Amino acid sequence: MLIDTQHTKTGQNSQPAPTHVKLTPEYRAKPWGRRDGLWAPDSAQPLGEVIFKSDTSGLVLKWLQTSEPLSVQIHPQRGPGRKHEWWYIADAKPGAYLQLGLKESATPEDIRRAAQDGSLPGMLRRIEPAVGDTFFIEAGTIHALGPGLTVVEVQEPSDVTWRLFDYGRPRELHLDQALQEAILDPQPLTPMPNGTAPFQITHEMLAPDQRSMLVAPRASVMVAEGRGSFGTESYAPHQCWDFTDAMPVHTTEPTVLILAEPVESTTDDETLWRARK
Ligand SMILES: O=P(O)(O)OC[C@H]1O[C@](O)(CO)[C@@H](O)[C@@H]1O
Repeated sequence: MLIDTQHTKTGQNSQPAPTHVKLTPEYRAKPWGRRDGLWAPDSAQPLGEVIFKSDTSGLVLKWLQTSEPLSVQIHPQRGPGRKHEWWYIADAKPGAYLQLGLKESATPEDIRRAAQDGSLPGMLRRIEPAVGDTFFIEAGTIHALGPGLTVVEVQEPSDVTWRLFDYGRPRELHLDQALQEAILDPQPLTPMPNGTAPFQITHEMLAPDQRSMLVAPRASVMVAEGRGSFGTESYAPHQCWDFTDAMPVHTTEPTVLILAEPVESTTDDETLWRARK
């Protein structure tokens, strides 16, 4: 939650003690990444992911930058590998697209055949997103980011991806596992479902020279764009911070913050999965 403190007189001593830490990124090369992106432009390998793992929120936040489509994939719906995802489109080149869910219901045999003959991408809903669009990717949804995108991803701390199709790249596929977990009917696009999402996201857009108080007892915050300060420390674009207390924010540039907080999941994954079969 963001409270405007622009017109509130707060003495130095009346502000809550800031508790915040800047997370250290990990960089991951990916065949679909970019050499000309925002990070490591001289990297020998195309850089796909900048990863921030948070002990505070228990979530993983990433920057993804694409020059080719990712694998057509799903993430498990159940167990420790479960991975719900959420995307914020930070940049989209002309013609950039993503794919999310099936256009029509299919059987596991239809999907297997299409994965083997290469027609699977054509069975998926295709979206040309605009900067600022957001998407919730329910675990089990067949999906793929396309080329030309820069995305902030918030996800559960799982690294399990079952690949159905990878455009002939020499990486492992996991058709059997994927077909166990895949949602085979079209689903409505949902910005953030009630009850099933293990996190809540607030997407704050702040004007220059705005003073506010970010109130989040256990949150990870990605600076999608802009500069300013959290308490006494400066923030810059692409940084990820953990907060464990209310935090005064003072912008010097227009700022977009993605605030991710964990939510106790109220769904029984096994029951949901069985109901879908
Ligand atoms: O297997 P690929 O194609 O490298 O894609 C894996 C990536 O896809 C994502 O799940 C995004 O959909 C990332 O979190 C993950 O690292």
